[in-house]
Amino acid sequence: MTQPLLETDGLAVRFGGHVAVDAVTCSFHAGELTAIVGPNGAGKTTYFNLISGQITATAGRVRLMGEDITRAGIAERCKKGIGRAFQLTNLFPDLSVLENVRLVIQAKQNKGFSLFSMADSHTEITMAAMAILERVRLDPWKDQTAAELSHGNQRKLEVALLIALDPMVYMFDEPTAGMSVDEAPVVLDLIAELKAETNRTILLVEHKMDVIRTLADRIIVLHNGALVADGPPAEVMASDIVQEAYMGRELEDV
Ligand SMILES: Nc1ncnc2c1ncn2[C@@H]1O[C@H](COP(=O)(O)OP(=O)(O)OP(=O)(O)O)[C@@H](O)[C@H]1O
Repeated sequence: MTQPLLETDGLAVRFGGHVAVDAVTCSFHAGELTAIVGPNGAGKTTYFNLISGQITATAGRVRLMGEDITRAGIAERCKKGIGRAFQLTNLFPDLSVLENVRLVIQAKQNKGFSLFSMADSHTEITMAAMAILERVRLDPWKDQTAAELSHGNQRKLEVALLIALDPMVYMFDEPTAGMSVDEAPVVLDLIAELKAETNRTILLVEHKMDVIRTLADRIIVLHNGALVADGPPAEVMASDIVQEAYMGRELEDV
């Protein structure tokens, strides 16, 4: 089997006496979209934080393409190819939508990444940014400030910034949360496109069963911080451990 893009090996973090992520060993491969599910407080966000570098593990390892990045900070992981959907606070609220995307392209270019290395002029960066905005259907709002956007459009801008970053590992935390029924499909279609066209790996924390069914190749289930199920969606959802113990009711409720 090919080398995983991303691996966590016995990854754990303890907050005081509470083990929030409990020795999770898991590999993620190129071209694969994995949904991470589990009841509230299961450790999904904490596992994400350990991968993206928001918090540091108390035990275990994170490896990106074989390289140990367990001790790397957020910026270093980002530079190496871990891209987490920008939260609202990562946007520059007073800059235009276009400028936000241009800044990410420029930052990536300055760090020697290849995707936009040909875009060496102001015009070319603007054209690359516009192409991304068209993809996420934000081009009509290009001159508005990020702060002026609706919630749904701000989420689309987060996706646009991630596409501009073009990481090896795309991380989405409930990407359609708070979106209207009209807006959510745009973001879901984009994630499906990313999956189809890139050799990246995509991680998705998600509660909505329909989203998981549409997008996921694989589901991993966390419970009390531990990995308790891992496999194709139909198999995992039908498993006794998921149905009986915790997931069935929660996911059906959605
Ligand atoms: N910084 C922290 N300090 C102390 N405890 C924390 C911290 N972050 C998370 N926890 C605890 O770790 C556990 C896992 O939380 P986490 O937010 O990762 O769960 P989750 O699966 O993402 O839940 P949800 O679906 O509600 O977002 C919870 O019991 C939470 O209270």
